[in-house]
Amino acid sequence: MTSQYDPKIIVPLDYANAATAMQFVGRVDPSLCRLKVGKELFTAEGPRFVEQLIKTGFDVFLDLKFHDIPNTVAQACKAAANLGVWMVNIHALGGRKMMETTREALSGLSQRPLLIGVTILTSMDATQLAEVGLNPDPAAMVGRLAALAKDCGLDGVVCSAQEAAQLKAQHGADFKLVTPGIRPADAGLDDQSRVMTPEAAIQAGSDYLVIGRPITRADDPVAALMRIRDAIAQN
Ligand SMILES: O=c1ccn([C@@H]2O[C@H](COP(=O)(O)O)[C@@H](O)[C@H]2O)c(=O)[nH]1
Repeated sequence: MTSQYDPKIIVPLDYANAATAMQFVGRVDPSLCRLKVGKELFTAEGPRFVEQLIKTGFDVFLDLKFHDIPNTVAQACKAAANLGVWMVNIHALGGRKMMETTREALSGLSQRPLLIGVTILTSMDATQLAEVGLNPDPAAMVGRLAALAKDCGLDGVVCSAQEAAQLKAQHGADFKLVTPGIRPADAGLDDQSRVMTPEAAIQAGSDYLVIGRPITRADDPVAALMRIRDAIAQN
């Protein structure tokens, strides 16, 4: 399930269809990056495309952020595991019962994906958190949800790199931190709020950097990926 390489960059294939996604995938290999399939591409192309990517040797993060009643989420994650994905995620806001039930459902499998809890989306800032009735301090909310996710046996969390140093200090090296909202210094924010540069994210303790538009919308996506790899000095 995990390739022999350990690239830290996960590139989200946020494309409308498989043909467009393959224009990028066909130019890279599993030693350079991992791949993420999210809601847009999965809805367009379905599980067979995910299996096809895995067959080419890539570690695939299925980023569907499941958030539902415990049984529904647990069974969805089992279905994802059966595809052979490397990583799958669920919303920590779904609560203890949902996370524990899912963790237990995966525990009997011979090859199980990493189970990751989404804390607070990197697009959310204090104003947006307050508007939905949550603690407006993102670091406090993320800290609370990460502690709950760890207590429920999850392998790590999705958070902003801005919270990475705090979470590594609290939960140790083995608790994986997956950080979207990564922006090179010269890139625009798009719809992200809690951002960090690739270099600073590594320094803060991020295990995996999810980097989309700065790579996928670049004139030359592979050159953009290689520049970021160089910046974080990954062999
Ligand atoms: O909190 C989260 C959780 C997931 N994402 C996903 O990561 C990528 C980020 O893409 P960019 O183009 O680099 O902004 C995207 O697929 C999101 O669905 C996130 O951004 N924040």
